[in-house]
Amino acid sequence: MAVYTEIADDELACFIAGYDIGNVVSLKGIAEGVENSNYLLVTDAGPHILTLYEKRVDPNDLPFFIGLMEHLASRGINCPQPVRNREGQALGMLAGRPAAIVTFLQGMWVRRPRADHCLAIGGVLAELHIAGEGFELTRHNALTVDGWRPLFDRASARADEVMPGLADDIRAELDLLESTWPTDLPRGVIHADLFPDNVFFLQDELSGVIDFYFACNDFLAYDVAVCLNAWCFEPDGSLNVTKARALLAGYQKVRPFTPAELAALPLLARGSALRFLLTRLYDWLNVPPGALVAPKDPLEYLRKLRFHRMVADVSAYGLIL
Ligand SMILES: Nc1ncnc2c1ncn2[C@@H]1O[C@H](COP(=O)(O)OP(=O)(O)OP(=O)(O)O)[C@@H](O)[C@H]1O
Ligand SMILES: N[C@@H](CCO)C(=O)O
Repeated sequence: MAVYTEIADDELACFIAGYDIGNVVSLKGIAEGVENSNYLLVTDAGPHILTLYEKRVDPNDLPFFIGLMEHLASRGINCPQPVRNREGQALGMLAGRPAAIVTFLQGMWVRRPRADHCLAIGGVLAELHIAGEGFELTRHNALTVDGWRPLFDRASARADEVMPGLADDIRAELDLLESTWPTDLPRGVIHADLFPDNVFFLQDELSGVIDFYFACNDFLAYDVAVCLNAWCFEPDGSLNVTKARALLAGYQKVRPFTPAELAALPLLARGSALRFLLTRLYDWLNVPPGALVAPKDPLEYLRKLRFHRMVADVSAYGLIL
């Protein structure tokens, strides 16, 4: 359960008094997520999500995230809407942390994604990329190729505690990716963390997308690679080609890939696997004392990385070239 910061009753009352959302009925920590502290805040006006932004979120990035949710929603993407207080501010301070209230989205995330879910994910990802056009703020991806080695340096000394030989394996991968990473693919605003727990479905219909706190400007196809890794592998570590084909087909229907994007996909998938291996490794080795959080398995992403190392081209993901 990701609740790193507790909120005192009087602090909450004072914070909420600045908004037109009535009185607090209840506040409950949410038993999901690993990044920020999230609370289900019920007021006279209904349910909301109260987020306190934690460690990996740079407060300077918050206007980008808040503005992006507003931009995407105005372009028809069903995502949380920041609630502004009486002074027109969407961001405040609560319990010593930057904080925001966003609208509550109905739906449940799917624990066992099927091919039809993957098809829908491909579609919504492409819609999101198109809807992101024209958003005036920009944010560098702190977790792309130039950010991976500095992150690894903070975990490398203890990496072999997780698996003997892991540090050398990662070092070799970094060497390769740093020298071959693409430079000229189509770019735009990407979600960068569109995992199953960030997408809601209602009766098998995709009902909304949440958690824009890694969103940034980067290669659009890198976002596809993140989704391939997050949605299309089975618990035994194998790629489900039917799901991968569905995800790519869902995307293509809305925004066709360029030939360069298709050629780069196996490499982007390696990079995306390394990104989540590294953040999970760092988190695994650095659980804050007393935090209610279950760190995620870094080695799941080592297995995905090893799969992509063997891939020659996108036909491995079910696409006919
Ligand atoms: N707008 C929303 N409407 C409904 N539920 C929400 C909303 N935002 C967050 N939640 C709930 O809170 C949980 C955690 O939210 P979120 O994924 O944003 O947290 P996080 O700590 O940033 O997680 P992650 O580890 O995925 O980065 C979600 O799985 C969902 O149950
Ligand atoms: N989606 C990430 C956690 C949040 O960044 C993971 O599964 O490692």
